[in-house]
Amino acid sequence: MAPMKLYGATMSWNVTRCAVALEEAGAEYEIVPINFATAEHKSPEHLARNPFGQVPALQDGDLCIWESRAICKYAARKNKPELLKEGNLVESAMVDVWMEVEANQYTSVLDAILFQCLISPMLGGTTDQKVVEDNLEKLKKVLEVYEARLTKYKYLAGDFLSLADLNHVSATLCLFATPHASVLDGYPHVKAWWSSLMERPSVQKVAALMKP
Ligand SMILES: N[C@@H](CCC(=O)N[C@@H](CSO)C(=O)NCC(=O)O)C(=O)O
Repeated sequence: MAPMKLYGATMSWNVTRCAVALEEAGAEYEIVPINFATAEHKSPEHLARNPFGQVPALQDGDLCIWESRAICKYAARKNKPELLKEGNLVESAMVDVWMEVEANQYTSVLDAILFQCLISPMLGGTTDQKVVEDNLEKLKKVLEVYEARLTKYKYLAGDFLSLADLNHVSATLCLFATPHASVLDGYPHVKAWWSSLMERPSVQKVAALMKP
């Protein structure tokens, strides 16, 4: 079978979120760059992959899917279903909870910080420090919940690695490219969790991909 194609740029933490899942699942895939400078993401060819004209998109044979977290679940379901615990009602429910938390509580706040610190300057804009500070305060509240959870369990969904943990990796790697990674220092169990994720070959490979 031909390798899967992940369309997008490794600068995007939505794209590299998929790369982590694909690496962890041991999937055969290649990253196909999409050139934003020429608006390739709005081309008819790419709109056929993702009707919203965004990256990432994943092509696997005749199947084309988009939305990073759907791509991650597909990669896990196809190659490493234990990352979703779908055979266990309770464990899979906790995986679902913490995948939603990653999207709606953690990365939604981190996105604002990363945009101000990484994307805006790259586009010739400025960094709105108030937006950064306000979202760092929101992130601290989220991390308090994570710290309590990770005091009880090794990973977020339980004492087992799941896609919920891995879906945090790409945006958190980007946090370390900002001056604000020290926000994690106040949460020792979160730091230990992050260190264990960083030891994974899949994470190290994607971290190397993301180096500017
Ligand atoms: N919920 C989606 C977000 C994709 C997205 O915003 N992609 C951005 C670049 S990466 O941050 C994008 O394609 N922006 C161009 C545009 O929106 O026109 C996902 O998780 O895949």
